Amino acid sequence: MSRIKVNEVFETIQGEAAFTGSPAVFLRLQGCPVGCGWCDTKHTWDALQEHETSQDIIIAKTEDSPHYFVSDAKNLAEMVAQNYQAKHVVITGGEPCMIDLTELTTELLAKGLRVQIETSGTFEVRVHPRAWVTLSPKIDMPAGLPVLASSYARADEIKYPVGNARDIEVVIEQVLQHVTPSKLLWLQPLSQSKKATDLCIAAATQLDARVSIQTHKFIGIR
Ligand SMILES: C[S@@+](CC[C@H](N)C(=O)[O-])C[C@H]1O[C@@H](n2cnc3c(N)ncnc32)[C@H](O)[C@@H]1O
Ligand SMILES: Nc1nc2[nH]cc(C(=O)O)c2c(=O)[nH]1
Ligand code: SF4
Ligand SMILES: [Mg+2]
Repeated sequence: MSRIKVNEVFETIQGEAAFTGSPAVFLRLQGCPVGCGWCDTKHTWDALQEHETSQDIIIAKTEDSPHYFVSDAKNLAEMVAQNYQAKHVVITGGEPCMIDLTELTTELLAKGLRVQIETSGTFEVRVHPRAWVTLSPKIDMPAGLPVLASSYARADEIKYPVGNARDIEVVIEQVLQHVTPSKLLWLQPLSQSKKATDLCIAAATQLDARVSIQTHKFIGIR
């Protein structure tokens, strides 16, 4: 039986990339070793035993915290299908691909739900073939974990976070090396920065890419 650590479950609108605007249930898994300095979910990085709690407490929480509950694929799929209305499920984190997501994605799809994964691509992406994979490769992260070639190959869309002009230079190199024309390509400004957004707009024109704005943050939803 799988052991899945879940930091939060909530229903909202997908704010980023191709499914922007879709009502979605977010399953945010606990744990990430990548260490992005600007990460907006740092409370998911560690998975301390003392922060394990009950499913009821996690389902009810509305604020960021490092607490999580442990569940398995069948229970999670049941819980999502029974308690939420949205037909789209986003599995994010933390880094969800630290664990094998084949069973969870299979169970969710079997309930008639669409499934999307948000991943840094630093671990093998183990998901059902019909799951939509959003890869967000990071540049120069402290832990130095490389983005796997297999993650680029499996991705349905690739969404680069961009903070400054140097990021754009590296992204252009990475795109030329790793991104085939069949993939949707996005540039996502960090943390609602106007400067980063302007850089993304200019580079999107150059790369024939798209700009992914974190729309949920602009309208103040989760
Ligand atoms: C929090 S991460 C979790 C999933 C996975 N670890 C990853 O990085 O893709 C979800 C998405 O948020 C993006 N993200 C995180 N912090 C951000 C920030 N401050 N500004 C813009 N995007 C951010 C990541 O690049 C990723 O696309
Ligand atoms: N509304 C909303 N859309 C999102 N798209 C990706 C998110 C994430 O944290 O993975 C996210 C999130 O946290 N909230
Ligand atoms: S890989 Fe994702 S969850 Fe991990 S630190 Fe980076 S943005 Fe945050
Ligand atoms: Mg987020």
